[in-house]
Amino acid sequence: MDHTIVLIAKGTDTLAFLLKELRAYFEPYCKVIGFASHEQIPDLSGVSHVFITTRAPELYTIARQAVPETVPITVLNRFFELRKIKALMQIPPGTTVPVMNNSPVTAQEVIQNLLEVKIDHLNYVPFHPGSTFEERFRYAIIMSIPDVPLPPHVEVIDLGFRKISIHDLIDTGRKVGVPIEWERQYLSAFIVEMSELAKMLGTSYAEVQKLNSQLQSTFQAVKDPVIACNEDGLITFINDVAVELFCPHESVVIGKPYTILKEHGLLAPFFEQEGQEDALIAIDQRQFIVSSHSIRRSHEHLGFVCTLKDVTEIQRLRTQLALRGHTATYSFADIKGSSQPLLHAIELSKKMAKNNQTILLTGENGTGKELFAHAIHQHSLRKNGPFVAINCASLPENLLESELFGYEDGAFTGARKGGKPGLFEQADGGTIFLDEIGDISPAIQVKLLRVLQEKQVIRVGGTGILSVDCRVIAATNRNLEDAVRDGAFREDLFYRLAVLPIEIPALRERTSDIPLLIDDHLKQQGIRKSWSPEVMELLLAHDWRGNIRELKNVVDYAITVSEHPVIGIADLPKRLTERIFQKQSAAAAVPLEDERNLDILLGLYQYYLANKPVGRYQLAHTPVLQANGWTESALRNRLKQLEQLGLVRSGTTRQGTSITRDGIEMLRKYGKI
Ligand SMILES: Nc1ncnc2c1ncn2[C@@H]1O[C@H](COP(=O)(O)OP(=O)(O)OP(=O)(O)O)[C@@H](O)[C@H]1O
Repeated sequence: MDHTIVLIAKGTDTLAFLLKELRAYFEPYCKVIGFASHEQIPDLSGVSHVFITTRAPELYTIARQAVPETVPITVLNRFFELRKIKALMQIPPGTTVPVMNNSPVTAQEVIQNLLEVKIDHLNYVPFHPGSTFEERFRYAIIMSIPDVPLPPHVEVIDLGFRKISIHDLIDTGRKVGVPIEWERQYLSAFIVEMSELAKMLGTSYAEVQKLNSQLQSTFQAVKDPVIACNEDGLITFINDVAVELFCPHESVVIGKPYTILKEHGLLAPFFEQEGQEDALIAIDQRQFIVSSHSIRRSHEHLGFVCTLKDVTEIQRLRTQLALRGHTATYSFADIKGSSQPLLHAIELSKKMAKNNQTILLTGENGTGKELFAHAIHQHSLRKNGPFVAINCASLPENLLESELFGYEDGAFTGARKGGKPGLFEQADGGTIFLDEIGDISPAIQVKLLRVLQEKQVIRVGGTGILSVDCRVIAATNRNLEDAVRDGAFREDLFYRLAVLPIEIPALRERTSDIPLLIDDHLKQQGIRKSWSPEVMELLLAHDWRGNIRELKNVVDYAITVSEHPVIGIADLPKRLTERIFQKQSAAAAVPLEDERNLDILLGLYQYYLANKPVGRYQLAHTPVLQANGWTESALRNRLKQLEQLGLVRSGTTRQGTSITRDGIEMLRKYGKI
């Protein structure tokens, strides 16, 4: 936790209430501490942000004395829980109602809040200690505590403590690295509240939205497109960024089906099915990661909130890297790693590079076979000649044939006038890299065999024989020997190709290279981020079926999603953490559904709710754990295991142990909370 947020409040009750709210949103991403204005406030230089609870100038002065000019101090925008407004709506219009608070400023602020959201049918008068309670008052609005004794005939409307505006939470959260996923959950809870208010007031979402200036500013504070739909696919909320992107010409969007949005087909899964994995989509030549979150009230499904994150720039860099001409762009220096299996493959490749024979690179997807092909060419005597690469699986048979061998004028309808040289001709004097060779059809296999044997090509539709001098490097992730045995691949071609076979090791056989690969990938993009030890542990434990390509994708995802210098577990794609957690929970002999583990998490959760850290001794002596025979030392070992799974976090002795968001999620998953 690099950031600290400070709250300075006027009264201790308000302080306790708001601290709890701030902590629920910001921890564990940043530390939140608070002081009542009458307390001795220490020097707070080094903190990220200070919130004060009212506009009262003396509060600002107190805060400014504690922090340097560079630290922003803002007044928390606060608002009552929307459902409490219901009682107010039942008071006859025009009634004079005192609004009670502990000072004239705060009483006026509450009135301001009410008027801002157009609850203006009453005649509000500020009321505070020292004001006189008039006989005619039938109602009184209080904030949790009546600040003066009230006569018995008065109907008291308790608006509770005013909550922190979600706008302030989101805005500050983005500055201190609260992940988007958490922000989205909060937002959807807020939308649930709004939808309930709409129902209560008998109005439509659109009207509530119009009424509620707070909601408007909340959505504008979110700089990425946000769209919410109800379960019938009707748009209930949309912010300006999303309107601009998806429907700039529509004047009314709320209440319309989401199918009015541009490219709605791409969004459809996110508005229709729960549990969609985040996906990359393109709109107006911009790339976005889309994710959706389901809106629920207890078990009732109310719809989805969908957020998009612009990743165009990252994608552009990636495409640039992928665009290669007829030259080899990588050398052995680009192949990162120092593990034994990798060094062995590099050493072998360097030796084989010098000779002119066909090389067959084998290995799983994304292990770096293409990278090796480039490097071998660069290391060979042909390095000044062309390097031509083709993915044999990416083209239909007839196209692949004409790409490889070229065609003559009029060879087929649409053939280019004058014909076209094939890749073998283009690779003359250099190297041709045939990726995914295991996927070529029997007809192409025959033609290829002839080129390899005779070093000659005949263009499609032609008769002339052309001699070519090029070295072939082929690659496959298939087991070609099995394919030969099954009759799917010609044996003679296999032996022609596999003159010099090189096996590229899978990433899980060289996990020690992972930190280096990550660093290198970040460095290439000029990004400086580090990884929390738990994340690194998870990455080392994963089985990386997609190898380095998958690793790079995970890193790209994490750096896109994370707004914090240290990447944490919450920044990893869900499917990865879920897979790892499933695997670990099976392997680690701490089955999560084990009631004993859930009891521990539940115990920690109670302390989390009460906002208190807890030590092992105290935890072991909670009634449930004590009844289950937990000793302090057994608990210590189990907590360590739960910490490895990212479900709890242990701080110093003073900080005690606390449950993490993943731990809370786990309790939810098993229906404990
Ligand atoms: N040792 C390595 N060091 C750095 N980057 C690597 C390494 N190996 C692979 N990569 C990167 O991983 C990605 C996948 O590599 P590459 O395309 O060469 O794999 P491949 O085995 O040819 O995959 P496929 O079989 O799916 O075609 C590329 O972005 C590549 O630059």
